Amino acid sequence: MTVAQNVSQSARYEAEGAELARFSRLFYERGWMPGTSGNLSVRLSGDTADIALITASGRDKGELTPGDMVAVQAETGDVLHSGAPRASAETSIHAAVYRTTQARAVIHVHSPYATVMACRAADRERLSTLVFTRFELLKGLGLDAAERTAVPVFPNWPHVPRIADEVAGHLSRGDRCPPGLLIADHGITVWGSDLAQARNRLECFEAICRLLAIGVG
Ligand SMILES: CSCCC(=O)C(=O)COP(=O)(O)O
Ligand SMILES: [Zn+2]
Repeated sequence: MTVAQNVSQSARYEAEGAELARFSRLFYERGWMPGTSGNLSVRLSGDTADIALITASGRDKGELTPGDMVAVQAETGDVLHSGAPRASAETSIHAAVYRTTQARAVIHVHSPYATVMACRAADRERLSTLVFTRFELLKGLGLDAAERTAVPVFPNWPHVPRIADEVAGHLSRGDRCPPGLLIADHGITVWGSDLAQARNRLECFEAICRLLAIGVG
């Protein structure tokens, strides 16, 4: 890489990292990323489309800076720069989503209502589903409100790559998968064409889970 390319790549990392930090602070302030939980990533574009930036592991998600982002190979999660902070423990799940969908941004949070439903709908030994239907908010997920949509609920295996393998297997089989998934007793992961779309979808998922949690529907 030439010096000019290096400078331009650093500027992109800085700008995308600042966006990740801004979104992360928003979710933290809503109480959706308590106690260092949650992680976000964005897939770069153009000649760097094979790269994603992801939040470092174990950091306070309300106080991230661009220096807290780690460059990884988008579809494998392999870390690209030695000496970088440790990438999120859930990087393999982000990579599974990038490998099997058109997503360019992935958000994982421990938002309260999605987590309630991820506990209630869980099987814990195998994939289960939470059915969404009727709510107008389904249109915010790009879904038809008249249809039943099965949101997958994956077991929260201690070895995260096992969750990632199951996510990739599921997403590569289904052509009508919603743009999000639940992890039993854990939280929710949502994706979109950019961070703004992923955030809008996450808000719809959380609002629908709230309706289900309080017994509507
Ligand atoms: C304190 S939360 C436990 C890990 C987790 O579920 C999470 O979302 C954050 O993991 P990361 O490695 O991305 O900080
Ligand atoms: Zn988590």
